[in-house]
Amino acid sequence: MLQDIVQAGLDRPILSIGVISVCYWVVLYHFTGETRKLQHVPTLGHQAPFLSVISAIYFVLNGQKTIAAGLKKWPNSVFKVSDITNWLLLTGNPKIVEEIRKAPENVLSSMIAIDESLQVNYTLGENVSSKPYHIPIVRAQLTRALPELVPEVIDEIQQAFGDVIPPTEDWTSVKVLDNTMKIVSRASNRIFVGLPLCRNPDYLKLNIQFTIDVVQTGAILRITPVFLRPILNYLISNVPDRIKAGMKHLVPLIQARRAANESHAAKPVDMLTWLMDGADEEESSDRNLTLRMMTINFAAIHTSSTTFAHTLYYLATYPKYLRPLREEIEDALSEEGWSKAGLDRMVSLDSFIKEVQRLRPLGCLGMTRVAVRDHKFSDGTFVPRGTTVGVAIEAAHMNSAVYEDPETFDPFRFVKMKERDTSKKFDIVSTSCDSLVFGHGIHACPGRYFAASELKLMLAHLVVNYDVRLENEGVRPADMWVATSRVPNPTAEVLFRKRKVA
Ligand code: HEM
Repeated sequence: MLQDIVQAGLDRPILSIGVISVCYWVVLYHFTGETRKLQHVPTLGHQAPFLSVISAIYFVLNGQKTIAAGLKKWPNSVFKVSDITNWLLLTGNPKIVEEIRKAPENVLSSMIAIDESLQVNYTLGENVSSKPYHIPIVRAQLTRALPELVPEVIDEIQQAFGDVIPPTEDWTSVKVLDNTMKIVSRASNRIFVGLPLCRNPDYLKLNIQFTIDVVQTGAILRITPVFLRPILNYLISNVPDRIKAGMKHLVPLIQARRAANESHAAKPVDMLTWLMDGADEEESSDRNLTLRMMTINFAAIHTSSTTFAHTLYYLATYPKYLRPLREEIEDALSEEGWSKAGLDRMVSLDSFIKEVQRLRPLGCLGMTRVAVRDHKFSDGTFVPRGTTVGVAIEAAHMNSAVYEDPETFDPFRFVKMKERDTSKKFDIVSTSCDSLVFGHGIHACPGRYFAASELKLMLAHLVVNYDVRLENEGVRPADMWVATSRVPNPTAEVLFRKRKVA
């Protein structure tokens, strides 16, 4: 009944909430002294009350252009942009990036930044940040098990490619993003939950949709005044329904695992086993285990799929690189087979993906942190408590002092850099102030070792089994931007056929 009344009047309340939101944030940031504290930081766009909202809207619509303009104007200092709810301090200066990396959680908090941007308390639930027990599992247990898991992942990749992109004699056009997402979710879930659930189309679709719902709900709630968030969340969020749907798939499996544990059967080596072993009493409930598994899917699927889609666009734009990659992969396979040791020998393949990530990171903003207390960077920039800081990734990835001819796609760049400078690491999993796609420092992506193996296995399988090219030869499909996030072209197609060329 209540829901019906609310639903009937939903359009108008949403407009009202929009107006209230703008006023709320303007008052909070301009008339309570918050803006004055940041007067000393150069501003991109407008700083005055209400006009700053126009700049904020421009930033949401043109995140990349705004940050690029800031970098051009202030390449070595900190600048600020209005982000509706707050001022965002940005920098491309490697010295300050290093300071952000080193700052402890009680000074610049990554957890608060994630909570804020995804509105974790409403979407994934507060326990995901207050009890992040999945992070050491992903970082340590999953990474340690990789040698054992690689044969399973490649088995799933081979079958998934066969189902999603069956090799054909003639060129066949394939829509890239949707299909890479299907392959990545299957391959990842093979070691998250195992067979047969990792092939269940409903379960896979649900996890893909869950990510979209969490991000959308989080974005809307973030710009809503704090006091209105609970009611708006109740009105708009699909997340609780998705979790219920997830339980239908996962609870029977969880219960079967519990029964098997009681009879001391051998435990499968997978994420569900590690989660069930690592969860405290509260986190061991059916709902919380389901939510944790969906949270790991959230972190893993879109990130890896978009990276793979970009990689595929580059390979199809420059099919001349198929041959050197094939030589390297076939050499490694003849010595080591499909194994972690084999993957470690595929250094050009590693460099190819890392170069794609350098040019096409997930977005233009990284390492966001919220100041837990007043802080000062070494260049004198004062960061008041509550302010969000972040790194303009382009400054690092396009730094010509580090990357020769940075605009050029040079797929074997990192192999050459390794030969020139053996003191530094240039593997896909290595992070540095010049390589920020996985973040950098204590919060750098814990899943990057798994992601790198999975991406390398998918690309190696594709390279040895298919020829690829673009209909429009040499013209890489353009990216799409959603605020500061980069999305590989969602509609572009690549031509595939069974490998004919040596
Ligand atoms: C190409 C694929 C991936 C990319 C580009 C990526 C990127 C990132 C980035 C940029 C962060 C935030 C780092 C920071 O704030 O400094 C992150 C965090 C995280 N990633 Fe990944 N990721 C990928 C794949 C994965 C996979 C496969 C998993 C799980 C198996 C995973 C699990 C996580 C988790 C749990 C966090 C949160 C860590 C924390 O808060 O300390 N990621 N990832």
